[in-house]
Amino acid sequence: MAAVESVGALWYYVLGTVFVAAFVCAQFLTGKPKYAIPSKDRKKRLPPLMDCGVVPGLGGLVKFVKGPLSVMKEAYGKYGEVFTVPVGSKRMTFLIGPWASVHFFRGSDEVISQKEVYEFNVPTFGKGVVFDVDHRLRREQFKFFAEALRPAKMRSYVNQMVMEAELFFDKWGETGEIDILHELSSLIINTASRCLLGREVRENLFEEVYRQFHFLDMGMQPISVLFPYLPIKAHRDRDRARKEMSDIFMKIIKARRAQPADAAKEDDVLQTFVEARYSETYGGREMTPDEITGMLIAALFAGQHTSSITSTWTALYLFSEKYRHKFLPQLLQEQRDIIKEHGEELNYDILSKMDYLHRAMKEALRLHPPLIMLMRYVHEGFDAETSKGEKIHVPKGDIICTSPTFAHRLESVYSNSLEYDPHRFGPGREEDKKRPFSFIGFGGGRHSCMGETFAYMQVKVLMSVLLRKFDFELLSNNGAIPEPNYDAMVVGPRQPCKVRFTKKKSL
Ligand code: HEM
Repeated sequence: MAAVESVGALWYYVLGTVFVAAFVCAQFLTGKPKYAIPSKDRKKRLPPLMDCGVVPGLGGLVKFVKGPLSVMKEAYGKYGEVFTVPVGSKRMTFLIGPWASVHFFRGSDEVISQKEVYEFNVPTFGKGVVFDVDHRLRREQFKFFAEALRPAKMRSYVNQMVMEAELFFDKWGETGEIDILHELSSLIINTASRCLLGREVRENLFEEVYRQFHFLDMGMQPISVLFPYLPIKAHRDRDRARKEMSDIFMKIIKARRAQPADAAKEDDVLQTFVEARYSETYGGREMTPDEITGMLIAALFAGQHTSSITSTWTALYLFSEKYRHKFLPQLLQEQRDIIKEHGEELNYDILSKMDYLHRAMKEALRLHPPLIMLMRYVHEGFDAETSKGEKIHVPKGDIICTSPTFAHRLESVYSNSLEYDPHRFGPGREEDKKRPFSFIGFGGGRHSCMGETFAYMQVKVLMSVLLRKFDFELLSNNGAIPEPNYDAMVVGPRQPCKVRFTKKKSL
């Protein structure tokens, strides 16, 4: 698996600092020379424009390149929940917190869309899927995602996750030192391959697919955001890998489709795509093998780095010097109680009862969402409403942004917001429930994450197997939590994340 620092292609994977810097440079280089606010929008109360010096577009660009989080911090302090940063010839309007971001999450694709800000992913996902199609076709394709990831299917995925986790940790031995981010990334690519790409890939073609996936990953460089088709080696390797992937899946899909109707079917995301049919608007046809390949690549990227990072942060907090004494005993007790009731087995229903582990993961995701900024392009102006009830008009042509990282640290929403405290989601407190869109680690509303249950299950499987089998101690930084690596496209902990494990005698 490629290092997290070099990841690439899922649409929202590119929302870290590197991407934002590249994206705003693109806007600077390619935009028209004036902030083009339509005249009907100009008459309304517009968001305050951040003071970025005598050449605002350039000033905004410089601020962004230093890091979007510092821009947000400065502007939020001065202007509040809604503000615009001039970047080159474009306006980036921020909607911060659960009040202002309502429209971001609820607005229709026709009014605010992802396509314009994420379409440079087309060479990686391929033609004819996701950002290379109009909204209607995309909606049909996303119904196939929803079908593949619905809870009923999750039961069999969870069994496969458990099998992979047992196999993986059995190889660890009695004691040792590992980089936990590296190890969990490897395990997650194994489980994701099995559940998403299918048995044929996991059992026979894993090395080959993994190699091609690596080239796709490396094919998304910051320059790719500006010029996705620039003739550089990384892009040539990416294009070759995309074709290889298509050839590999063409054969698998053909074989699966050639099976007799009464043959036993595989239980994986690939099979859902193989059987899916578009509506009559598109002739009721099957997906082509190339479309299926694109959808699988998107799903693989969606689950891989986000889940590896979230499981790593969860482990780091629980094994850290500061928090292990406070929270680990309760988590271990939860495992003992579950074992007392259900034995050693792990399945979907049993994992669903691990409320405390669930909150421990959710709290890690609150403090460290791997996707630090989400964006849309505004096709029709709309009013955003602040917590004070002020209406501020966001004009057509703006790029709107919201930030899980920033919103999750607002004291107005989460008490003592910088502290790791899984109990904040527990009965009696439920700080995330007081207002919709307070917790946006999985996005929210219209385009909220379709893999949320999958991700919780995946992280809970590996954490419960780990907790049952081993004791841990965080070694890096003298046992303190590492800093986030904001240079990465998907923001995870800065490595090394060295941990010592020792096999348990008993739980
Ligand atoms: C901890 C792990 C994960 C995190 C933090 C996460 C986060 C997110 C976020 C923030 C979005 C919204 C993006 C936006 O609004 O622009 C999203 C969308 C999405 N995620 Fe995830 N994700 C995770 C795991 C997964 C997994 C495992 C899958 C699939 C197997 C998946 C599939 C998707 C899909 C298909 C969408 C697009 C939904 C749409 O546009 O309608 N994600 N995810």
